[in-house]
Amino acid sequence: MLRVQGLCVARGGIAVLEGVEFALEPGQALVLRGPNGCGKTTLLRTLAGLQPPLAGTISVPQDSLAYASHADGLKPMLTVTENLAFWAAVFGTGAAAVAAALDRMNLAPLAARPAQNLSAGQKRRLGLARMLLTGRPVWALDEPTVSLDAASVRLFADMVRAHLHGGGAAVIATHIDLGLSEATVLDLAPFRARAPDQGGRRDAFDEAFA
Ligand SMILES: Nc1ncnc2c1ncn2[C@@H]1O[C@H](COP(=O)(O)OP(=O)(O)OP(=O)(O)O)[C@@H](O)[C@H]1O
Repeated sequence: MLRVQGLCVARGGIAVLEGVEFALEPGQALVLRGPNGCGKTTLLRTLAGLQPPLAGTISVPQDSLAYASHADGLKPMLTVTENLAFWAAVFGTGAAAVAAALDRMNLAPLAARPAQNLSAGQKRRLGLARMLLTGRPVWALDEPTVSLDAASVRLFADMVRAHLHGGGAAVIATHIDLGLSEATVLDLAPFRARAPDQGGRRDAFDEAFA
């Protein structure tokens, strides 16, 4: 479903991780761990096709991966339901999927609320509910539990578990224990690239894309 071989990923043209290898089969989850700045987001951006790898291969069927970045990707003026309907239209999933997503992430009581009037944790729940509307089997999730309380973390873990049981897979960068017994953990620290001396280069930055 997803196979990564000899992958080297970079930010601002500078390698941050190299030699990354893993494979995900249907029903499997992989939790990415590593200290701040080690390259988890960079790896997920590369898996999502937002930037090319420096080396190595990513094998994943076309249009099978859905990416949730640090940003929730919400339209502030649209209601919770309208936001989900927007994504359902983008991905060609139906109204039933919107209702299921509202229910799964406990958003039904907020359905008519404009997204701009949600709390941070509520926005995050809505951002995560979008994944259910993609219909895509491989989820790549960057720090999905930021702003979530303990009950919402459990909701999210249940959502991922149901996705896995339905034959999906997930790769998740997180610093917390999600309570997902199905997940294996990949510590990225051993894959940190021996970065060349940047010598104070001021141009070693690329677009900050959450
Ligand atoms: N826009 C950018 N241009 C260049 N380098 C960047 C940019 N954004 C981040 N970096 C650097 O790239 C490296 C990898 O960052 P990345 O965000 O992938 O780490 P991370 O493991 O996700 O960190 P965290 O746990 O703090 O979210 C870091 O050294 C960071 O300083």
